[in-house]
Amino acid sequence: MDKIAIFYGSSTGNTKTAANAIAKQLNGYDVYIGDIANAEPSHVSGFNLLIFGVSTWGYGDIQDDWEIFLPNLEKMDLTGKTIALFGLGDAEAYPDTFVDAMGDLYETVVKNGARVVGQVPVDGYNFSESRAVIDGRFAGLPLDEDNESDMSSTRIENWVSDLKSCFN
Ligand SMILES: Cc1cc2nc3c(=O)[nH]c(=O)nc-3n(C[C@H](O)[C@H](O)[C@H](O)COP(=O)(O)O)c2cc1C
Repeated sequence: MDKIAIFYGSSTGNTKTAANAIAKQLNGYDVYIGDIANAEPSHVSGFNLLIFGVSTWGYGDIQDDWEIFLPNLEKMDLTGKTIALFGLGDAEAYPDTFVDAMGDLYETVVKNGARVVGQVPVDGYNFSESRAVIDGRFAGLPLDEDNESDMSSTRIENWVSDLKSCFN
């Protein structure tokens, strides 16, 4: 059975909840879920299929635990790894920095050789600007628990169903 690790950073629990919901959809895989706050770099680099979840704070800032872990990620050779990203944000209160932190993780992992899968069309999201939009698409799955929590489960189901074909 293929192993997938989901590492998340979450300040008020929304990204953690999303990580668990994503894991539930990944039936057929051996899924490990870890809080990036407690993760050892060697543990993260031990997986070839990875999903990183991050929320955005301040004004476009990466979540605190990811900020601490980022220097480790910047040193990792991610060649041969397939990585998908999801990001929690608030498009209504922060339309100009919507899920920016997902863009920061994207930039780092691509720079270090990872193949990123699971990009998402911007249609259906109401925002003005985001560093997570790369070539017209979100680098991963945006989730807005503050305004569109009713849409999260469908968004997760559709995204994971697409991911499964990329992880094969
Ligand atoms: C003070 C504050 C600043 C925030 N800044 C942003 C932001 O710049 N961009 C964004 O998309 N969301 C922003 N958010 C929304 C959070 O990312 C959102 O509530 C998220 O679900 C939190 O996830 P977590 O509980 O997993 O950390 C902010 C929320 C607060 C309270």
